[in-house]
Amino acid sequence: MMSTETHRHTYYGGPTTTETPNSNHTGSNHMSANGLNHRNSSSHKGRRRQVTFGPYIIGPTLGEGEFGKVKLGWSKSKSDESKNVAIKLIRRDTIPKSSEKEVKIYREINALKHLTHPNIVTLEEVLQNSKYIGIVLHYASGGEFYKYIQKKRRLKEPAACRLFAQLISGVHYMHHKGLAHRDLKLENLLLDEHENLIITDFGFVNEFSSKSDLMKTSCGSPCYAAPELVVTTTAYQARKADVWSCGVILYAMLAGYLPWDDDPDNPDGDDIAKLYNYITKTPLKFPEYVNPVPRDILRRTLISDPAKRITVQLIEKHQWLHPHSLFLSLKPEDWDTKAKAEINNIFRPPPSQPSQSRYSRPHSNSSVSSSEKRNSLIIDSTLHLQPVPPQESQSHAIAKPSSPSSDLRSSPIKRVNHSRSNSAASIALQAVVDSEREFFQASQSNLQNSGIQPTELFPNARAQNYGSTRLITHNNSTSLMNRNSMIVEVSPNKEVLPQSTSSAIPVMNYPAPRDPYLSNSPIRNPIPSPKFVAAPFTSSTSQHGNKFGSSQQSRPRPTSYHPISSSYMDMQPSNPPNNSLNNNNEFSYIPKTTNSNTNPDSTRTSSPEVNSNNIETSPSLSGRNFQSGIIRRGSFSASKPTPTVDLNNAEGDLIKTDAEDHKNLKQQRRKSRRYSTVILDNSIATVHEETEDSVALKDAKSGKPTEPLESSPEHAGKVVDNDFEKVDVQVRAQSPLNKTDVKLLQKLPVQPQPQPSVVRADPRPKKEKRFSLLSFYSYYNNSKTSVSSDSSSGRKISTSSQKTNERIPSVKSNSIQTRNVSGSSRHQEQPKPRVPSNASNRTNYRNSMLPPKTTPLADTSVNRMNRASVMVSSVKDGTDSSKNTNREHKEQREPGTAKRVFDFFKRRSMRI
Ligand SMILES: Nc1ncnc2c1ncn2[C@@H]1O[C@H](COP(=O)(O)OP(=O)(O)OP(=O)(O)O)[C@@H](O)[C@H]1O
Repeated sequence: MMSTETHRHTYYGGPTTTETPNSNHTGSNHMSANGLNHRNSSSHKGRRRQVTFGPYIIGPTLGEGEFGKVKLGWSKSKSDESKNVAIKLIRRDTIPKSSEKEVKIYREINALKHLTHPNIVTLEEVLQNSKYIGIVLHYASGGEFYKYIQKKRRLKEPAACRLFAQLISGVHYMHHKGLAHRDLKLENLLLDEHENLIITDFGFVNEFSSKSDLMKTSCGSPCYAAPELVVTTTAYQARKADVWSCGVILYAMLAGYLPWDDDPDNPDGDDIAKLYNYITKTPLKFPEYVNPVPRDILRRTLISDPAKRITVQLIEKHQWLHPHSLFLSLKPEDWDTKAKAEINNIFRPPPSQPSQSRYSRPHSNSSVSSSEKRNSLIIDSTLHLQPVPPQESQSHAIAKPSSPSSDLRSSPIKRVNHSRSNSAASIALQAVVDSEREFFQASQSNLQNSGIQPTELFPNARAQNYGSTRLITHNNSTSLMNRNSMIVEVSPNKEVLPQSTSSAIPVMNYPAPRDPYLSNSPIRNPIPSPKFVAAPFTSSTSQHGNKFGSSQQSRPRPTSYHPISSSYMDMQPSNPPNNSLNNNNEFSYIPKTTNSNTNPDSTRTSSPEVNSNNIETSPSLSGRNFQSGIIRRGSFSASKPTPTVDLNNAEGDLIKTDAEDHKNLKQQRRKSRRYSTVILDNSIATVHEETEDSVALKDAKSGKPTEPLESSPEHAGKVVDNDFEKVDVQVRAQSPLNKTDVKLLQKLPVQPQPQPSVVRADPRPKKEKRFSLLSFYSYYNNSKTSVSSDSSSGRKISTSSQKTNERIPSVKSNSIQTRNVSGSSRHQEQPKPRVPSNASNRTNYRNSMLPPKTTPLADTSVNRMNRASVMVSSVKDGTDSSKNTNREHKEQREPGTAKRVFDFFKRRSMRI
């Protein structure tokens, strides 16, 4: 038997264990019963057993989710060992066939295959053996976002602005792909090594059509779920629901706690009906430290009526996000284009005169193999991260440029030994940064050739250095250039340039915005934007073209995404744009974290010592999609990815276990060590984004809602939103809250009418209205009947006969208490202290509830833990639920105290 020893703490603070070597197996390489390879290494003091999975060595546990542990992994290959991955290990035998869990896994894989965006977690590959499915993701080494906020109590405005821009960009991108996340919340956001936001957990993602994004299945977490998901039964607009969640996330970033968390009648928020009644009736309130401009964006986002709610596109144009307008100006399809182009470049033979290519990405001389080349795509933090004290203005704003060749020679990129990632997202990101640099090198060159100084162009311009960044301001125009001549931020400029320079500098006169906070400026303008006025863009410059293609060469380029060129932070001290920032010294230069990804030893227990004879080969990853446009209808589904990822049956070179046949068993062991990479390309149509909120709204208003994708005949048989299919329609029919108008929310009784206590399957066809959580809640709230909502078995409802099971929740005093974890109880019952009814005392009360140094958000999290984990849309009849729940109960072990405590803090919000 293996023993365990605690050897380190993960970045989230939880202790992990490593298997110690078994003396009986020293020097051997075997596959344990748990499906992972254990290999002994004797190179270190005291032998340590290495656990491998496919081509990866398994390290400590990074976290734990619904499907099991997520492990840090790194390549067995020494040439590629700096590449860290997060491997979501899912035991096949914990996934019942056709269960919600299975569907979620397929959803996640199918979605991530199509998504290539720097703020969306990158799927590296999917591996499987007879015991496990391993979803290999790019490692987000910055940790969990909610802990980041907890640590800081709340984010300063520049940081929140930057991260929110990244969130919006990622959400816009997935919406452009025709996918809605439907479970956006702090817990599903991670940070990378440069504190960039990474959206994860696509288990509830769903496809919408190009004409309508109406969906039926309620999913998400109540604290983040839009009201229409909870209190209405009609199809909802998935994108608008995501927007709401983004608003909640932004609120939490800025305020340090969740909105509408101050209902004295519902202090813990565990009464969902009360919570949503409160949300829909109570105006949004802000703490005094949230400034007017972000308040405005929140007010537009957290509107109960989805028809009035702002769109992602408009959020991107909001004044508050102007500091990041360049980054946000990158079209969603450009992320695909860039990534695809870069991938092609990587595998293309080097050009004969690489140094002549303006827009070629500088590669390390040492990079040889394709994988190394990919790894050589470096976001070099030294370019921007060296904090330099502010300096006085110099005589001219733009430093003398170095020639491209000399710049490449002296590029710190060459010298830096670390690689950020070989992920497509990183490649795209790097390409953006490179483009930016090249663009401004060209621009500066032209500027110099013309003999024009920026101060001549802008008599009123003043320049200041902040750190390595030079801030050039001219009235409303703000441009930042770093020491490497890269523009890192530009704010819109409505100024008309002097006539003398108009030929060299494209100028656009923007109409005055109708809305003080929403710019009507055509950010994505195909012609040169005035944002580049500080760097004359001559025709000679444009001849070079860029990686976006000639048609887009003069489009504003994103720069602010660059983790180090977080210019917003840089530019705040003296010249906050548009007066959107407070003056409370909240601006700070936040040093970025070191690249933990490049320092594997900092997170690994030991450097891998691998017997090369034992390295298992894995087919190379292929088939990530970089095509732009929405996913062709039906090409995304919750069905098995191709080639088959079958959670129940091992296929291909994997065989099922048959312990009775010894011969077979040996063969199985041998074969089960073979892994197959299962992610491959799925076709994606290059369809232009046609989705228009207005279409859906028009249809909805006309009383003829667009047929939801899930119920359209052409999708019959496809599992695109099949959890709805499991809803017990009898419950819906009996719900007194089976209304369709959001406005009726405000009239909803907090205590609905009593309902029958037994849930039965309804044989009627499933094309019913979307199931509402509130109706579900109301039903059970009055039924006085114990209910289980076991997410792990498809979140089914069972009858009261199951209430003795610890993992089966029961309804208690206006709350549904369920679990959402397979094998562990995430939600621990907490003693509820008395809550002062006076709202003004809530803060003190809240603080008094907290251990020292915890934040209101942490407090919220504690409270949230009392809430239910429900996925209403997957409600099933009691018979099935009972069967599955009991079966799973047998499969699951009682979690240890430490784990439960960790889970308690980790899972703060329930799902609906
Ligand atoms: N790419 C990653 N990089 C670093 N850590 C990760 C990564 N993916 C997941 N984790 C860690 O593992 C934890 C669980 O991951 P995740 O939430 O995606 O799992 P899950 O099984 O989908 O759980 P759930 O659906 O309940 O959220 C995360 O909270 C995080 O701490």
